[in-house]
Amino acid sequence: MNPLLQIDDLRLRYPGGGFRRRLPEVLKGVSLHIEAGETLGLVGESGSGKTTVGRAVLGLAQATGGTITFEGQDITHLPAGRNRGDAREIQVVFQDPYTSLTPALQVRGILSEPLIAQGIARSDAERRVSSLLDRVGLPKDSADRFAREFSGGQRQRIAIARALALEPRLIVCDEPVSALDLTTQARVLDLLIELQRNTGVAYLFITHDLAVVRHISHRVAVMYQGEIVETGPAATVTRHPQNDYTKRLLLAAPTADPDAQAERRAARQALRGRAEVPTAS
Ligand SMILES: Nc1ncnc2c1ncn2[C@@H]1O[C@H](COP(=O)(O)OP(=O)(O)OP(=O)(O)O)[C@@H](O)[C@H]1O
Repeated sequence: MNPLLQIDDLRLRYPGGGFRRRLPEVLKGVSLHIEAGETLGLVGESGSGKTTVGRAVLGLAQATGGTITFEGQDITHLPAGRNRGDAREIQVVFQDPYTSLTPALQVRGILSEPLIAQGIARSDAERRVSSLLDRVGLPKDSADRFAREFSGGQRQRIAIARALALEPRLIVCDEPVSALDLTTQARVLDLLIELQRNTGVAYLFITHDLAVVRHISHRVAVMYQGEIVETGPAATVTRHPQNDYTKRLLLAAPTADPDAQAERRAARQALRGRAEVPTAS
């Protein structure tokens, strides 16, 4: 069986940069796959190209090389004017629920909009709103309120409900909990895990936070300067990484866990002399 999503040797250079100087290549041959119902965590420091991979999958950035295959179909290039976000099967949840939800619409409008765009009658679409709210743990009367009336965590639940409306097979989650406090982060992650259990949706989960990635991912791919440098089961990559860059990423991540702190002391010792090692916080 083919994976749900297969990316092979993806290359991407953003257009622009002027006549003489092209912008540098941001993705330099990224390959990864996601199985149906699986979560792949994509981690790496800021600027490593994680969001760009997500944007290429969503059709928001054009690949300059390589292929993206979804459900066995080549989706690397879309006909002009079409956005993959309009298609049913791949949806997105962005980091910032404050800007990703249309402020002028009530929640009923936000959630029924994608359904109506797919040709579903307004009355049917609006009927589905309360079941979507229920699935993400929001009260039914939320439908009559505006997004600005909700907390950050609740707004992210609305964004998740909107992504779920079209019953996608894959959701690109780009730092979906980074703007939330720790308790709210854990609740939203648990919701995503529960929804995956119930619907079989797969996630491409983009984050710089190794604690988050360990909590939610089945497998992890680590990006560094436009390339995948390590990939493997989440528990292995986030506890016993093989690649020196992943080790450094792990060492730089904050932790309150005494076992993890001891592991890191030993790892830092082992890395000493091989390259510059960031200090743990
Ligand atoms: N629209 C754009 N035009 C030109 N360059 C871009 C554009 N978007 C991103 N870049 C550049 O591409 C590189 C990768 O950016 P990207 O946002 O994919 O990284 P990231 O790993 O997701 O980082 P972050 O965690 O900070 O979002 C960066 O050097 C960035 O400056």
